Amino acid sequence: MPTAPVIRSDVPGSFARAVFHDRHPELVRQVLGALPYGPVERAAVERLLVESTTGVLEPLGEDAQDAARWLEWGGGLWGKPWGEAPFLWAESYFYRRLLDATGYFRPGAWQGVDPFAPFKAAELAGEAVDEELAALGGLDGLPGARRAEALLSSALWGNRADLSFRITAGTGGATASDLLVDDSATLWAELERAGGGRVCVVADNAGRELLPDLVLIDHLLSGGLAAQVVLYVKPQPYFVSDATMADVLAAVGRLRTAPCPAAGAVGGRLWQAMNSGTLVVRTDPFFCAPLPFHDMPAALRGELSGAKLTILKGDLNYRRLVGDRLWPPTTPFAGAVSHFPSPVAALRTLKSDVIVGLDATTAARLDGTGTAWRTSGRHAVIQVARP
Ligand SMILES: O=P(O)(O)OC[C@@]1(O)O[C@H](CO)[C@@H](O)[C@@H]1O
Repeated sequence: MPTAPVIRSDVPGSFARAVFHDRHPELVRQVLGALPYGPVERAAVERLLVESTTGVLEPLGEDAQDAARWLEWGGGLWGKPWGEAPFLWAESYFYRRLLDATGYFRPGAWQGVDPFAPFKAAELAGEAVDEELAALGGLDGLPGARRAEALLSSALWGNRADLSFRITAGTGGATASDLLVDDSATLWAELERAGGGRVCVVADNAGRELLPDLVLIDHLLSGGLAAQVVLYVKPQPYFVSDATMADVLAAVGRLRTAPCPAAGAVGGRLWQAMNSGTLVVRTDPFFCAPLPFHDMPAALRGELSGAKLTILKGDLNYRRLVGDRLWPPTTPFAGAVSHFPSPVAALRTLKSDVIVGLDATTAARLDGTGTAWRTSGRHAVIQVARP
């Protein structure tokens, strides 16, 4: 498999540089405004922001339970400017250090407090979710294939967090041209092919992305397309919105208590599925590692190898799946994911520079628009491959 330059955040004018120098300062402002952190936490977060934009990479304190793991992951990087590390590595480390700065791991009052919890809670409690769950009822009357298409679209576009179960009605949200690759027919065929096996779903964001993910999981289990679903979530808060077990419980609760009977029924079935073990929620430290999935540990590789399909949600998982590199957009998706231990499907809105699997005409058309099509979140792909 040919290679391509690793993306770094030290390139002037690049998206990656803007993430560190524009997005992170705004994120820090929001995090410090969302919870009444004390002087110690506030100063530590501000120091992290200065270090990550103008300083060099400092290792975790020796008392950190994962200090040795990060020391190994960062071999050759410590003491270098953050921009000289791979963008994926540096961004992952930023979020690990943000947890340190807010006291997430430190024994004391702030231990275990998700710094992004206010944002997640507000999104989940929002009227937009009420409306989206109410629209679920409208899907019950659709023919099976149309309902399946609606649920897949909602899970896909939920990654852009402008989710709407009304997408299928064509009344809003994405348009067909925004979907650059549509392997959905292959995805359903893969699920039909080995009906009744285990499907793994590697979650991305909580709230308005996780809700349609859970509704899709209910569809797979209720429709016999999966005998079991293993939902992988993050072991700790990550990249602001990434889902943890607490977020899964909040989303299932939101469904179960929704005024809309259809949503309540989904929530009830998910609760039962978790009781019976047909829906299992798992996590692994590797899901917060600064590495591509190519380097996943043997134990996780073994878990995933038995899946009839692994569905990866979101932009960050895509970057880790194909490798966070400046691949030519026409690089074959199957080649880029040949390392993966099961048939794999990526449901992703484009929010960073990485993209593979486009045909030359589409790539040329998009480049010809002169827009930030790779990072705008407007476009998406459904890509499937059997390694
Ligand atoms: O995985 P998600 O939630 O779809 O997107 C996460 C993400 O797009 O946000 C960052 C920019 O803030 C990117 O570097 C990263 O890939």
